[in-house]
Amino acid sequence: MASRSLAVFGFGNVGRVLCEQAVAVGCAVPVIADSSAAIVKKSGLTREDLETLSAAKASGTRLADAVSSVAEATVATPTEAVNFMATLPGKPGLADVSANANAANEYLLDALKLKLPISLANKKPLSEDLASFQSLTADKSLIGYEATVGAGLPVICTLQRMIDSGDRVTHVEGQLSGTLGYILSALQAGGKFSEIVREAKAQGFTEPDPRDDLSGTDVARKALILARTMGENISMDQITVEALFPESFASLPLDEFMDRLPEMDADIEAKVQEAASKGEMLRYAAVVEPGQPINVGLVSVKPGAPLASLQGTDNLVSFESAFYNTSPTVVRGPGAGLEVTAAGVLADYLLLTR
Ligand SMILES: NC(=O)C1=CN([C@@H]2O[C@H](COP(=O)(O)OP(=O)(O)OC[C@H]3O[C@@H](n4cnc5c(N)ncnc54)[C@H](OP(=O)(O)O)[C@@H]3O)[C@@H](O)[C@H]2O)C=CC1
Ligand SMILES: N[C@@H](CC=O)C(=O)O
Repeated sequence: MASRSLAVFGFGNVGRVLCEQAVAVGCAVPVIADSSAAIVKKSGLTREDLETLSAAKASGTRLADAVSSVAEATVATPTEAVNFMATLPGKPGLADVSANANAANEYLLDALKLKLPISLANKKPLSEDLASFQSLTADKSLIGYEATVGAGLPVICTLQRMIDSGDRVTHVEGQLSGTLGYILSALQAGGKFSEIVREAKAQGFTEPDPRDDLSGTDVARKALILARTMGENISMDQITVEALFPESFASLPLDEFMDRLPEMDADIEAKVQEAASKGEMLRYAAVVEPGQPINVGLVSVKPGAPLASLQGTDNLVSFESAFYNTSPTVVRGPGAGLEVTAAGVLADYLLLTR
């Protein structure tokens, strides 16, 4: 068994890429999990095993039903899988690349109790109740959550370094959604909202339910994680969000929502045209300041403004602080995508186990 071994919770778009990347850098993957089960193979899943299981998942088979296709693999509960990881020599860890809500994330707390480092792309455990955020992040030597904001971009570590060095962060601002960036720049180029949303989903930029992106909720989660990292004790219900679809579409089954996307084309097109008539363009921005309410929503920006030049999934986050007071520190680059996100999670795990 390799000296590093990663349990990958969530075997969807990001999870499957993360497994490939981990194996490619010599890290064993002895556990993978989806919502049906965890699969344990003590000697580590081989590339072939992972390909077989990826193909099974792509064809709609749950891991619980695909386990028999891999020699020496057994099914375990999340707690059993975490306990198994803790018995491994070297530097075992756990990645949460599920889209699972906090209530079911007991495996993260199980791992921390056993001193296993955890690395998250999943924002939900950190953006639901404040107590969970605090218990998960209490020991910073055991958690990496870079990929929860800006995918693989160095956003959290930039903020954390400023805080750790005694700087006082006064203003964080930017476009934090790869999906909304992709949609807004494609609309600006003349695309149709319904088609662009489908493309963003097909390319793995959106959340499993794209309404999490289109409602502003995903951006609000990221803004909340930034604010909580800055020491703000706030919750999601204190963040104002602006949705890109009507309230009546919020409770539709996902398939029906996707089918009815064309009904939203005219409304969004009108907003894009209104901005264009002033020589401006739409972006989706978030602002986080200590002690201030957080708003996330559409902004109309002039050419030359920092957000104006963003294209595709690019995010931009600028930090102003007591030390960076004449010119902000700026992080910019792709804020969504399977490779960059998986790499962000893997890099966190490697850093925590260095
Ligand atoms: N795509 C991107 O660019 C980025 C994504 N992220 C985050 O990464 C995460 C994964 O995204 P993505 O791969 O696109 O999502 P997918 O929907 O493709 O995959 C999610 C996976 O999580 C699994 N899952 C759900 N509940 C559990 C559970 N209780 N235990 C273990 N696994 C579970 C699902 O299982 P099942 O298949 O059985 O439903 C599925 O395999 C999300 O939290 C997202 O916000 C973060 C940054 C960027
Ligand atoms: N759906 C998210 C993925 C990364 O967090 C986004 O589009 O930004």
